[in-house]
Amino acid sequence: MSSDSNENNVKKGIGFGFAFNGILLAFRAEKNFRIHILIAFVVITLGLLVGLSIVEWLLVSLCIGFVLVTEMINSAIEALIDHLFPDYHEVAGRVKDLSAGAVLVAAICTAVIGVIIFLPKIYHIIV
Ligand SMILES: Nc1ncnc2c1ncn2[C@@H]1O[C@H](COP(=O)(O)OP(=O)(O)OP(=O)(O)O)[C@@H](O)[C@H]1O
Repeated sequence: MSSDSNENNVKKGIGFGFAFNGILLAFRAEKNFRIHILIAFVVITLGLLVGLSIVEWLLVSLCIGFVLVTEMINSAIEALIDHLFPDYHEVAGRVKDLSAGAVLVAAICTAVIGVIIFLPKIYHIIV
């Protein structure tokens, strides 16, 4: 193995370290991220209880990832905006609203998919 590819592997390793640090940061500093993780655990537990098909698990996994990713990007944008615009600024407000709106869109899509997947199964168990 050449020294160039060794160097690349080391850089990749460090990159993963930074990326995991990003997840840790989100977990430690962002209440909403922790709430989403908690909801994800509840949904996974519910999925195990009611029994989901492979396709349903794929959709649930995608939805969980979709919400967590948008929440992390929203947090990153908020942090940057707070740094760039410590005082009130119209652009800052617009960017934050758009970014929060993206999380809401992800959450609404996820809720709709969740209801379509889980409601008939829960109804079947209850009735
Ligand atoms: N510097 C600013 N200039 C103008 N409006 C702002 C500014 N900071 C925040 N806002 C407005 O206040 C709203 C809430 O901002 P805030 O920073 O409290 O985020 P948040 O939605 O409460 O997020 P979180 O709960 O994740 O901290 C924004 O969506 C925006 O409309």
